[in-house]
Amino acid sequence: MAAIKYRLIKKDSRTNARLGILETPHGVIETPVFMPVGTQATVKAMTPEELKEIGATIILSNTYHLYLRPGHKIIEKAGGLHRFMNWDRAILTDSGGFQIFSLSSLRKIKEEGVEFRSHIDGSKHFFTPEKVIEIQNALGSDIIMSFDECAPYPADYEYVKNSMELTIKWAERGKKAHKNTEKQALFGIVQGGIYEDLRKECAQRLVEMDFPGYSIGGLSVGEPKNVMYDIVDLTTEYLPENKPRYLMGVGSPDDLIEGVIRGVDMFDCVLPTRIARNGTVFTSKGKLIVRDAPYAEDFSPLDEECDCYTCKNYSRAYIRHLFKANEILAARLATIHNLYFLIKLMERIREAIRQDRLLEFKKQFFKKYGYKEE
Ligand SMILES: O=c1[nH]cnc2cc3nc(NCCN4CCOCC4)[nH]c3cc12
Repeated sequence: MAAIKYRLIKKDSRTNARLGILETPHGVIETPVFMPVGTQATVKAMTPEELKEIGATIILSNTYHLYLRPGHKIIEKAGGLHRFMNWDRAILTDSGGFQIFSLSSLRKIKEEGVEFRSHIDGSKHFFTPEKVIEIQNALGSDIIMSFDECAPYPADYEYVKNSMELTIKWAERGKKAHKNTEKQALFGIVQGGIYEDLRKECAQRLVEMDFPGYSIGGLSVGEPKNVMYDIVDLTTEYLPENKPRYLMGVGSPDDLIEGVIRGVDMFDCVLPTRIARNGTVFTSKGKLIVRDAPYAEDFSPLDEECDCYTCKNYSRAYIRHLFKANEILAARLATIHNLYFLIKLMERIREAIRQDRLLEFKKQFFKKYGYKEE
């Protein structure tokens, strides 16, 4: 029995959007889904109960960070990541490749693996495809990622071609090393930069290896939005309909809607939690910087149309005060609201697919939010 089971419930009649059900050993997930990011075994400022309250069904954590601190062996001794962080729903762990390139200083990429220095204490480490599988097996996450190289943007064709070849080899090695296939689903990660032929080749070769799901990597790394949308469009074309597609590191409300329209089922991004801690919140009428002066005597909720705990109980004036006073509750209330906003947005997207009116929903949401149509 495979670790996860994806069922395609309905295809949108006018776009590549899909309504699906993803069954995991830690619960059922309705897709398309937004996954809150809990890099260091916590979604910052949220308790697991609050995450359940706002409707989170799956969260992310990170191999690179947890290996460095507290160490995957400690988490294994605690009974695994679910037990350690008191989260009994689904967990997806990223493999760490992206974090090595975006966080650690010295690094050397070889076919065998990547040597890097910890961003915490500068200690030297060496990740191989086998090592990151071993770490994720110890963490016990329900969905695990292959070790890949996320090419920077921009990067020339030769570089991206070599990097993609390496990602394919590492995917094969990781698949061989992964023993716990009954409990943990290993996804392949499609690379290939902005080059159509490389994306096609990478997707086809990963599909031949028959993974239970596929991530679209190498995006949301500084490329223009329309470039990202085009690469997503062409990559999903070569991915099987009956397996979930996960667009890594995405995203903002418009990116989520555009990604769903192009056939993506799963998304993650630090944006909602990160900007919340800096005093910026999503509202149905666009982003709002609640710490700004105009809200000092604004006793309305962050968003009139939101029914989250924060919007039901607190005013903009109060939340602005908390930010100005550097109170911890500021980050908590803004985070609850931002995560609820995106999780609710995905629920409304799923309802729009059910009623075959996704494009109308997009138009209405974009108009109100202040986005211009692509
Ligand atoms: O190819 C990838 N492989 C494995 N993990 C990834 C994670 C990724 N995360 C992003 N983008 C994150 C962009 N964030 C947007 C909000 O601000 C912080 C950065 N792109 C990513 C690509 C990959």
